[in-house]
Amino acid sequence: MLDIKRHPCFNVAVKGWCGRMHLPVAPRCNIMCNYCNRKYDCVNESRPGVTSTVLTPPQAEDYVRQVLQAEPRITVAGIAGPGDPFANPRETLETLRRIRRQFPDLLLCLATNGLGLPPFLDELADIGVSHVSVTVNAVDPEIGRQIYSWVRDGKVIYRGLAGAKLLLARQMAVLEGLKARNLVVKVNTIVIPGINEAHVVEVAKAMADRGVDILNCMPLYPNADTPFADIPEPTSARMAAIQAEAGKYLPQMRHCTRCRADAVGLLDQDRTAELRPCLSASAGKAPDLSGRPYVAVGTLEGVLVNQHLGEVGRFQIWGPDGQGFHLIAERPAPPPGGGLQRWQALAETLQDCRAVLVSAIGDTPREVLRQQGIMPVVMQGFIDQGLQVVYRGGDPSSLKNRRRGVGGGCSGSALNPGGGCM
Ligand SMILES: C[S@@+](CC[C@H](N)C(=O)[O-])C[C@H]1O[C@@H](n2cnc3c(N)ncnc32)[C@H](O)[C@@H]1O
Ligand code: SF4
Ligand code: SF4
Repeated sequence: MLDIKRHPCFNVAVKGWCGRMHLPVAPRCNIMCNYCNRKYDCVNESRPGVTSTVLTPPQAEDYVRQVLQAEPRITVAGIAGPGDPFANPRETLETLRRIRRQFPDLLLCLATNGLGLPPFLDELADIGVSHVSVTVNAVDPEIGRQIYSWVRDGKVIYRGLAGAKLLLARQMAVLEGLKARNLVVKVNTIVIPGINEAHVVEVAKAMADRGVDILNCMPLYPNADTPFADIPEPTSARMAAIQAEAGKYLPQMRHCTRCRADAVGLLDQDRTAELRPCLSASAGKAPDLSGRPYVAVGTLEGVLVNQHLGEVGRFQIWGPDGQGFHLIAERPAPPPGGGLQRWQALAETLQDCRAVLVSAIGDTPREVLRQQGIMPVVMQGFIDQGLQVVYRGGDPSSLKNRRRGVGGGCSGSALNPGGGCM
């Protein structure tokens, strides 16, 4: 039986001997808070949402194993970004299931804006997630609209009042759903001077009405390159006054350290920097290719790899057979436009593919696909040559600017490190 009291954020009494670790498996977000900047990572900096790397679910499992050896006082594994867990539900749920299976003594925890959570309430309870933090910065959409630039629900983006209303409605449904399933719920409220600081007590009252267990009023960390960059951080005296007033309605968390998305250690004895080699080692582990039998190809006529990723209208999907390779299917690419969302949609479309063969690719899609476990291979030449390298080993860079002959050695490929020709 898990002891749910061993969470250092929800129970200040145990923070001296119970630690937390964040698993950075959720890079995308579905809303834009005007204070959030996850772009720049200075490894010495402790601020919410930054991480030095993003892990896949199998890599996260490996990372937990390493960290528990180095720091057995970790009692909680949580997902707190760098984006939102439910803008990345596949990665989030797979990670939680893996950790629950492999490390049954760890408590499982999540921090979310709540927007994408409703379809997964039952699944979270089934997996045994015990603690959830929902960030609720306003219970009045007129205030919320000043905090959120946009809110994306599926393919639709809402701005202004419509976005704030939708987010608030989802958050209220989530709080009710979590409490109905007996999870322990914390609400994070970012205190933003001049925007919601006079409203925090209203948030506390509304959260108390919904059965929330604890409120964490977090001072704004003014981030460069955000709309709130010039709003000063609230003073500790102001924070203490707000917490005292809000404390009339709900227990307060007063020991939050505004952690990174890859934080690890006791709250007062952070070991994030010291244990970073474990994180990097796990991030460098070969991708798990089970469930990815195919390769997507950008080709005009089905013989040569000759399309830039961005111009592919239909991908050919190839797979191995007894003698060689054969075309399995054709699959439409997401329509042009939409920036990052287009590449995320593409990663979903190709989720059974281990690689994509194209003649060129931009930096952003390269990174998005790579993070989702799809290896971009930039090449010129016959499709068959690329498939040989992906499935049987070889150096993908040997395929650049070549029309004939695979070339390169047989000492394994980026997808099959150490594996030679078969
Ligand atoms: C990075 S978020 C990840 C989880 C989820 N996306 C969310 O917002 O709840 C973790 C927490 O950090 C908070 N946060 C992000 N940027 C912040 C900032 N500049 N100042 C204070 N808190 C911040 C979020 O509001 C959230 O409560
Ligand atoms: S929901 Fe979380 S990750 Fe997304 S923009 Fe807001 S703070 Fe950043
Ligand atoms: S940000 Fe605050 S609540 Fe979240 S893990 Fe760190 S100390 Fe705990």
